[in-house]
Amino acid sequence: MTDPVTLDGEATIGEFDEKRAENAVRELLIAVGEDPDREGLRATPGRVARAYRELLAGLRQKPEDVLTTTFDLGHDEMVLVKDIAIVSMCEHHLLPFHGVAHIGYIPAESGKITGLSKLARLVEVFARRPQVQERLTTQVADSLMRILEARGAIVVIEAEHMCMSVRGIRKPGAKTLTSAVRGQLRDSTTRAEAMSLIMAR
Ligand SMILES: Nc1nc2c(ncn2[C@@H]2O[C@H](COP(=O)(O)OP(=O)(O)OP(=O)(O)O)[C@@H](O)[C@H]2O)c(=O)[nH]1
Ligand SMILES: [Zn+2]
Repeated sequence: MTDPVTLDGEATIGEFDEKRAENAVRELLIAVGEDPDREGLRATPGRVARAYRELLAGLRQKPEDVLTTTFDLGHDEMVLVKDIAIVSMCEHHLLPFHGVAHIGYIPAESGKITGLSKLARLVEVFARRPQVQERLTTQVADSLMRILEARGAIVVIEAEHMCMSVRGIRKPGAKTLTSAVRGQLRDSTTRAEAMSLIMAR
């Protein structure tokens, strides 16, 4: 049994209960009128349970776990990683939303910088939870400010929501854009510079 993780201001999350998830998928198959014991579906509850464990693995991770490596490079200007592919789970329908995240920050006065891959790992921690896009965006920006003591942060996420593409309103291709801007990146010149780098193709 791994230790439960306490997320900032959120409930303590326990271990993933694979057996319970498997039973729930079996029940769902019965509810839709299928036979969970037929050949093709026999292994499905187990597969779906494992898929959810992977897709929601961020529930048992903290941003501090990934923003570990820091270098003192003395670089005090913006660092931006763009087009980070993301997949998250819409908490309203438990369907994926997917797209790209652009993450930039202005390092602390001390020049404390993290590894570039850690920015992609950070967004994964929050994406692999039941989410709404707005919260995903702000959680990444707030973590950069809090953990790296960044002087500014900008996070822009562009995503397509399967709950809007394959059901309900059925508008495939519609993109939702959200942004969170903190600290010195709120300054209009710096913000415009970041946005032009993000939008450049
Ligand atoms: N703001 C926000 N809304 C989201 C997100 N993901 C899904 N939604 C929306 O959540 C809403 C849920 O609305 P409800 O009326 O409760 O559910 P519904 O009847 O399934 O809604 P429809 O999708 O319009 O059919 C929908 O409008 C979704 O498009 C998200 O990340 N952010
Ligand atoms: Zn949804």
